[in-house]
Amino acid sequence: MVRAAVAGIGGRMGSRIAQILGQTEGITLVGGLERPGHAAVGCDVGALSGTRPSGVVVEDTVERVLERCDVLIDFTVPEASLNHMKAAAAAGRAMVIGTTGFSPDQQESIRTLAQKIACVLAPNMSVGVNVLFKVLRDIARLLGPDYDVEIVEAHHRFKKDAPSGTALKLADAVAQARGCTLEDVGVYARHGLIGERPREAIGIQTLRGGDVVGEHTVFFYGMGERIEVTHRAHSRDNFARGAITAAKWVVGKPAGLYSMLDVLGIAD
Ligand SMILES: NC(=O)C1=CN([C@@H]2O[C@H](COP(=O)(O)OP(=O)(O)OC[C@H]3O[C@@H](n4cnc5c(N)ncnc54)[C@H](OP(=O)(O)O)[C@@H]3O)[C@@H](O)[C@H]2O)C=CC1
Ligand SMILES: O=C(O)C1=N[C@H](C(=O)O)C[C@H](O)C1
Repeated sequence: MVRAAVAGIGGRMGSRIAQILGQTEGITLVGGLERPGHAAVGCDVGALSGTRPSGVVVEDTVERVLERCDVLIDFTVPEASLNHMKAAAAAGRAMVIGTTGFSPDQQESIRTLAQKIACVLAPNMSVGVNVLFKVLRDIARLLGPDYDVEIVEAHHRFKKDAPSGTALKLADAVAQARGCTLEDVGVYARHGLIGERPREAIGIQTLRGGDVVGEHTVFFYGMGERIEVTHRAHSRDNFARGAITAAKWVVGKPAGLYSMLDVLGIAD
Protein backbone atom coordinates (compact mmCIF):
# COMPACT_ATOMS: atom_id res chain seq x y z
CA MET A 1 0.00 0.00 0.00
CA VAL A 2 1.48 3.38 -1.06
CA ARG A 3 1.33 6.03 1.69
CA ALA A 4 0.62 9.46 0.20
CA ALA A 5 0.44 12.97 1.62
CA VAL A 6 -0.98 16.03 -0.14
CA ALA A 7 0.52 19.53 0.00
CA GLY A 8 -2.03 22.28 -0.63
CA ILE A 9 -4.75 19.98 0.67
CA GLY A 10 -7.06 22.93 1.40
CA GLY A 11 -6.92 24.10 -2.23
CA ARG A 12 -9.05 23.31 -5.30
CA MET A 13 -6.81 20.48 -6.50
CA GLY A 14 -5.52 19.27 -3.12
CA SER A 15 -9.00 18.75 -1.67
CA ARG A 16 -10.22 16.88 -4.77
CA ILE A 17 -7.12 14.66 -4.76
CA ALA A 18 -7.74 13.84 -1.08
CA GLN A 19 -11.35 12.91 -1.84
CA ILE A 20 -10.57 10.67 -4.84
CA LEU A 21 -7.56 9.12 -3.10
CA GLY A 22 -9.91 7.87 -0.40
CA GLN A 23 -11.78 5.86 -3.05
CA THR A 24 -8.67 4.49 -4.83
CA GLU A 25 -7.20 1.05 -4.19
CA GLY A 26 -3.51 0.53 -3.45
CA ILE A 27 -2.90 3.99 -1.99
CA THR A 28 -3.84 5.60 1.30
CA LEU A 29 -3.83 9.20 2.54
CA VAL A 30 -1.56 9.57 5.58
CA GLY A 31 -0.97 13.32 5.66
CA GLY A 32 -2.06 16.77 4.58
CA LEU A 33 0.00 19.95 4.45
CA GLU A 34 -0.92 23.62 4.34
CA ARG A 35 1.03 26.82 5.01
CA PRO A 36 1.23 28.00 8.64
CA GLY A 37 -1.84 30.09 9.52
CA HIS A 38 -4.07 28.47 6.89
CA ALA A 39 -7.61 27.80 8.15
CA ALA A 40 -7.31 24.09 7.24
CA VAL A 41 -4.39 23.44 9.63
CA GLY A 42 -5.60 21.21 12.46
CA CYS A 43 -8.72 20.10 10.54
CA ASP A 44 -9.47 16.46 9.81
CA VAL A 45 -8.71 15.72 6.16
CA GLY A 46 -12.02 13.86 5.78
CA ALA A 47 -14.03 16.85 6.99
CA LEU A 48 -12.08 19.08 4.61
CA SER A 49 -12.87 17.01 1.55
CA GLY A 50 -16.50 16.44 2.50
CA THR A 51 -16.15 12.76 3.45
CA ARG A 52 -16.21 11.05 6.85
CA PRO A 53 -13.51 11.86 9.47
CA SER A 54 -10.28 10.04 8.62
CA GLY A 55 -8.14 10.61 11.70
CA VAL A 56 -5.58 12.40 9.50
CA VAL A 57 -5.10 16.01 10.55
CA VAL A 58 -3.73 18.81 8.31
CA GLU A 59 -0.28 19.98 9.44
CA ASP A 60 1.92 22.97 8.62
CA THR A 61 5.40 21.39 8.81
CA VAL A 62 6.58 19.53 5.72
CA GLU A 63 9.22 17.48 7.59
CA ARG A 64 6.57 16.04 9.93
CA VAL A 65 4.35 15.06 7.01
CA LEU A 66 7.25 13.48 5.11
CA GLU A 67 8.11 11.24 8.08
CA ARG A 68 4.89 9.28 7.51
CA CYS A 69 4.60 9.08 3.72
CA ASP A 70 6.25 7.42 0.72
CA VAL A 71 5.23 10.17 -1.68
CA LEU A 72 4.22 13.82 -1.43
CA ILE A 73 1.69 15.08 -4.00
CA ASP A 74 2.11 18.85 -4.34
CA PHE A 75 -0.35 21.32 -5.89
CA THR A 76 0.58 24.63 -4.23
CA VAL A 77 2.64 27.57 -5.51
CA PRO A 78 6.14 27.46 -7.06
CA GLU A 79 8.12 28.66 -4.03
CA ALA A 80 6.35 26.24 -1.69
CA SER A 81 6.72 23.28 -4.07
CA LEU A 82 10.45 23.93 -4.33
CA ASN A 83 10.84 24.11 -0.54
CA HIS A 84 8.84 20.89 -0.20
CA MET A 85 11.07 19.23 -2.78
CA LYS A 86 14.21 20.26 -0.85
CA ALA A 87 12.72 18.64 2.26
CA ALA A 88 11.66 15.53 0.30
CA ALA A 89 15.17 15.20 -1.14
CA ALA A 90 16.63 15.39 2.38
CA ALA A 91 14.13 12.78 3.63
CA GLY A 92 14.47 10.53 0.55
CA ARG A 93 10.77 10.68 -0.38
CA ALA A 94 9.30 10.64 -3.90
CA MET A 95 7.23 13.54 -5.19
CA VAL A 96 4.49 14.35 -7.68
CA ILE A 97 4.41 18.05 -8.56
CA GLY A 98 1.45 19.53 -10.41
CA THR A 99 2.18 23.17 -9.57
CA THR A 100 2.79 25.48 -12.55
CA GLY A 101 4.47 28.86 -12.97
CA PHE A 102 8.07 27.92 -12.09
CA SER A 103 10.75 30.39 -13.20
CA PRO A 104 13.70 29.07 -15.29
CA ASP A 105 15.89 29.16 -12.13
CA GLN A 106 13.30 27.20 -10.15
CA GLN A 107 13.06 24.63 -12.97
CA GLU A 108 16.83 24.23 -12.84
CA SER A 109 16.66 23.65 -9.05
CA ILE A 110 13.99 20.97 -9.60
CA ARG A 111 16.22 19.19 -12.14
CA THR A 112 19.10 19.25 -9.63
CA LEU A 113 16.99 17.96 -6.73
CA ALA A 114 15.60 15.18 -8.93
CA GLN A 115 19.09 13.69 -9.01
CA LYS A 116 18.36 12.65 -5.41
CA ILE A 117 14.72 11.51 -5.55
CA ALA A 118 12.16 10.29 -8.07
CA CYS A 119 9.81 13.11 -9.05
CA VAL A 120 6.95 13.35 -11.55
CA LEU A 121 6.58 16.95 -12.72
CA ALA A 122 3.68 17.67 -15.08
CA PRO A 123 1.73 20.88 -15.75
CA ASN A 124 -1.28 18.79 -16.70
CA MET A 125 -2.03 15.31 -15.36
CA SER A 126 -4.96 14.47 -17.64
CA VAL A 127 -4.60 11.66 -20.18
CA GLY A 128 -6.10 13.81 -22.94
CA VAL A 129 -3.62 16.66 -22.70
CA ASN A 130 -0.65 14.30 -22.50
CA VAL A 131 -1.77 12.51 -25.66
CA LEU A 132 -2.11 15.98 -27.20
CA PHE A 133 1.52 16.78 -26.31
CA LYS A 134 2.52 13.80 -28.45
CA VAL A 135 0.25 14.20 -31.48
CA LEU A 136 0.92 17.94 -31.67
CA ARG A 137 4.53 17.30 -32.59
CA ASP A 138 3.40 15.12 -35.51
CA ILE A 139 0.87 17.70 -36.71
CA ALA A 140 3.50 20.47 -36.54
CA ARG A 141 6.08 18.35 -38.37
CA LEU A 142 3.65 17.19 -41.08
CA LEU A 143 2.22 20.67 -41.76
CA GLY A 144 5.66 22.30 -41.84
CA PRO A 145 6.52 25.98 -41.37
CA ASP A 146 3.79 27.40 -43.66
CA TYR A 147 1.12 27.13 -40.97
CA ASP A 148 0.91 29.85 -38.30
CA VAL A 149 0.60 28.44 -34.79
CA GLU A 150 -1.49 30.24 -32.17
CA ILE A 151 -2.43 28.83 -28.78
CA VAL A 152 -5.33 30.12 -26.67
CA GLU A 153 -5.91 29.03 -23.09
CA ALA A 154 -8.78 29.88 -20.74
CA HIS A 155 -8.94 29.37 -16.97
CA HIS A 156 -10.92 30.48 -13.92
CA ARG A 157 -10.49 33.95 -12.45
CA PHE A 158 -8.48 32.65 -9.46
CA LYS A 159 -5.54 31.26 -11.46
CA LYS A 160 -2.30 32.99 -10.53
CA ASP A 161 0.12 32.13 -13.35
CA ALA A 162 -0.09 32.99 -17.05
CA PRO A 163 0.15 31.53 -19.56
CA SER A 164 -0.85 28.17 -18.13
CA GLY A 165 1.86 25.55 -17.71
CA THR A 166 -0.03 23.41 -20.22
CA ALA A 167 -0.06 26.16 -22.88
CA LEU A 168 3.69 26.63 -22.43
CA LYS A 169 4.33 22.92 -22.81
CA LEU A 170 2.09 22.72 -25.90
CA ALA A 171 4.01 25.66 -27.39
CA ASP A 172 7.31 24.02 -26.49
CA ALA A 173 6.25 20.80 -28.24
CA VAL A 174 5.53 22.75 -31.44
CA ALA A 175 8.78 24.74 -31.16
CA GLN A 176 10.81 21.55 -30.71
CA ALA A 177 9.11 19.91 -33.70
CA ARG A 178 10.07 22.97 -35.77
CA GLY A 179 13.68 22.92 -34.55
CA CYS A 180 13.48 26.23 -32.66
CA THR A 181 13.09 27.35 -29.05
CA LEU A 182 10.11 28.97 -27.40
CA GLU A 183 12.48 31.58 -25.99
CA ASP A 184 13.12 32.78 -29.55
CA VAL A 185 9.64 32.48 -31.12
CA GLY A 186 7.07 32.84 -28.28
CA VAL A 187 4.77 35.90 -28.59
CA TYR A 188 2.69 36.53 -25.48
CA ALA A 189 0.97 39.88 -26.24
CA ARG A 190 0.09 42.07 -29.20
CA HIS A 191 -0.93 45.72 -29.06
CA GLY A 192 -0.56 48.71 -31.38
CA LEU A 193 1.13 48.97 -34.77
CA ILE A 194 3.13 45.78 -34.50
CA GLY A 195 3.64 44.96 -38.18
CA GLU A 196 3.13 41.66 -39.97
CA ARG A 197 3.21 38.42 -38.08
CA PRO A 198 6.67 36.82 -38.12
CA ARG A 199 6.20 33.47 -39.87
CA GLU A 200 7.97 31.47 -37.18
CA ALA A 201 6.09 33.07 -34.24
CA ILE A 202 4.13 30.88 -31.82
CA GLY A 203 1.43 33.07 -30.28
CA ILE A 204 0.19 32.21 -26.78
CA GLN A 205 -2.88 34.09 -25.54
CA THR A 206 -4.47 33.96 -22.10
CA LEU A 207 -8.14 34.31 -21.11
CA ARG A 208 -9.23 34.44 -17.46
CA GLY A 209 -12.76 34.40 -16.07
CA GLY A 210 -15.43 32.79 -13.93
CA ASP A 211 -15.06 29.13 -13.07
CA VAL A 212 -13.52 27.78 -16.30
CA VAL A 213 -11.68 24.61 -15.26
CA GLY A 214 -9.18 24.64 -18.12
CA GLU A 215 -9.35 24.90 -21.93
CA HIS A 216 -6.56 24.84 -24.49
CA THR A 217 -6.82 25.27 -28.27
CA VAL A 218 -3.93 25.04 -30.69
CA PHE A 219 -4.61 26.64 -34.08
CA PHE A 220 -2.59 25.84 -37.20
CA TYR A 221 -3.63 28.58 -39.62
CA GLY A 222 -2.81 28.00 -43.28
CA MET A 223 -3.79 29.94 -46.40
CA GLY A 224 -7.25 28.60 -47.22
CA GLU A 225 -7.63 26.16 -44.31
CA ARG A 226 -6.91 25.65 -40.65
CA ILE A 227 -6.70 22.91 -38.05
CA GLU A 228 -7.90 23.53 -34.49
CA VAL A 229 -7.18 21.05 -31.72
CA THR A 230 -9.01 21.66 -28.43
CA HIS A 231 -8.87 20.05 -25.01
CA ARG A 232 -11.52 20.96 -22.46
CA ALA A 233 -11.42 19.74 -18.87
CA HIS A 234 -15.00 19.15 -17.65
CA SER A 235 -13.88 19.01 -14.01
CA ARG A 236 -10.69 18.69 -11.96
CA ASP A 237 -11.18 14.93 -11.57
CA ASN A 238 -8.97 13.95 -14.50
CA PHE A 239 -6.09 15.99 -13.09
CA ALA A 240 -6.63 14.46 -9.64
CA ARG A 241 -6.81 10.89 -10.96
CA GLY A 242 -3.65 11.51 -13.01
CA ALA A 243 -1.81 12.77 -9.92
CA ILE A 244 -2.85 9.68 -7.93
CA THR A 245 -1.78 7.34 -10.76
CA ALA A 246 1.56 9.17 -10.84
CA ALA A 247 1.97 8.80 -7.06
CA LYS A 248 1.41 5.04 -7.23
CA TRP A 249 3.82 4.79 -10.18
CA VAL A 250 6.70 6.90 -8.82
CA VAL A 251 7.24 5.12 -5.48
CA GLY A 252 10.25 2.80 -5.82
CA LYS A 253 11.46 4.36 -9.10
CA PRO A 254 15.12 5.41 -9.40
CA ALA A 255 15.93 9.08 -8.77
CA GLY A 256 15.12 11.26 -11.76
CA LEU A 257 12.67 13.73 -13.22
CA TYR A 258 9.72 12.02 -14.91
CA SER A 259 6.77 13.32 -16.90
CA MET A 260 3.18 12.12 -17.20
CA LEU A 261 4.19 10.56 -20.53
CA ASP A 262 6.52 8.27 -18.52
CA VAL A 263 3.69 7.44 -16.12
CA LEU A 264 1.32 6.65 -18.98
CA GLY A 265 3.99 4.60 -20.77
CA ILE A 266 3.85 6.72 -23.94
CA ALA A 267 7.20 8.56 -23.70
CA ASP A 268 9.51 8.31 -26.75
N1 LIG B 1 -0.76 19.57 -13.17
C1 LIG B 1 -2.10 19.65 -13.25
O1 LIG B 1 -2.78 18.75 -13.79
C2 LIG B 1 -2.79 20.83 -12.64
C3 LIG B 1 -2.04 21.82 -12.08
N2 LIG B 1 -2.64 22.85 -11.40
C4 LIG B 1 -1.75 23.77 -10.73
O2 LIG B 1 -1.76 23.44 -9.34
C5 LIG B 1 -1.52 24.63 -8.55
C6 LIG B 1 -2.62 24.77 -7.51
O3 LIG B 1 -3.85 24.99 -8.16
P1 LIG B 1 -5.21 25.14 -7.32
O4 LIG B 1 -5.43 23.91 -6.49
O5 LIG B 1 -6.23 25.57 -8.28
O6 LIG B 1 -4.81 26.38 -6.38
P2 LIG B 1 -5.37 26.72 -4.91
O7 LIG B 1 -4.93 28.12 -4.63
O8 LIG B 1 -6.81 26.38 -4.81
O9 LIG B 1 -4.57 25.69 -3.98
C7 LIG B 1 -3.23 25.83 -3.61
C8 LIG B 1 -3.14 25.53 -2.14
O10 LIG B 1 -1.78 25.53 -1.73
C9 LIG B 1 -1.72 26.28 -0.53
N3 LIG B 1 -0.37 26.76 -0.22
C10 LIG B 1 0.20 27.95 -0.55
N4 LIG B 1 1.44 28.02 -0.01
C11 LIG B 1 1.64 26.87 0.67
C12 LIG B 1 2.71 26.36 1.48
N5 LIG B 1 3.83 27.07 1.67
N6 LIG B 1 2.58 25.14 2.04
C13 LIG B 1 1.46 24.41 1.85
N7 LIG B 1 0.40 24.85 1.14
C14 LIG B 1 0.50 26.05 0.55
C15 LIG B 1 -2.72 27.40 -0.75
O11 LIG B 1 -3.02 28.09 0.44
P3 LIG B 1 -3.58 29.62 0.31
O12 LIG B 1 -4.96 29.50 -0.23
O13 LIG B 1 -3.52 30.15 1.68
O14 LIG B 1 -2.63 30.34 -0.60
C16 LIG B 1 -3.87 26.59 -1.29
O15 LIG B 1 -4.62 25.96 -0.29
C17 LIG B 1 -1.43 25.76 -9.57
O16 LIG B 1 -0.08 26.02 -9.87
C18 LIG B 1 -2.15 25.21 -10.80
O17 LIG B 1 -1.72 25.82 -12.00
C19 LIG B 1 -3.99 22.93 -11.29
C20 LIG B 1 -4.79 21.98 -11.86
C21 LIG B 1 -4.26 20.85 -12.60
O1 LIG C 1 -4.66 26.41 -12.49
C1 LIG C 1 -5.40 25.56 -13.02
O2 LIG C 1 -6.59 25.42 -12.71
C2 LIG C 1 -4.82 24.67 -14.04
N1 LIG C 1 -3.55 24.73 -14.24
C3 LIG C 1 -2.78 23.90 -15.09
C4 LIG C 1 -1.92 24.69 -16.02
O3 LIG C 1 -1.45 25.79 -15.67
O4 LIG C 1 -1.65 24.23 -17.14
C5 LIG C 1 -3.55 22.78 -15.72
C6 LIG C 1 -5.02 22.96 -15.85
O5 LIG C 1 -5.33 23.50 -17.09
C7 LIG C 1 -5.69 23.67 -14.72
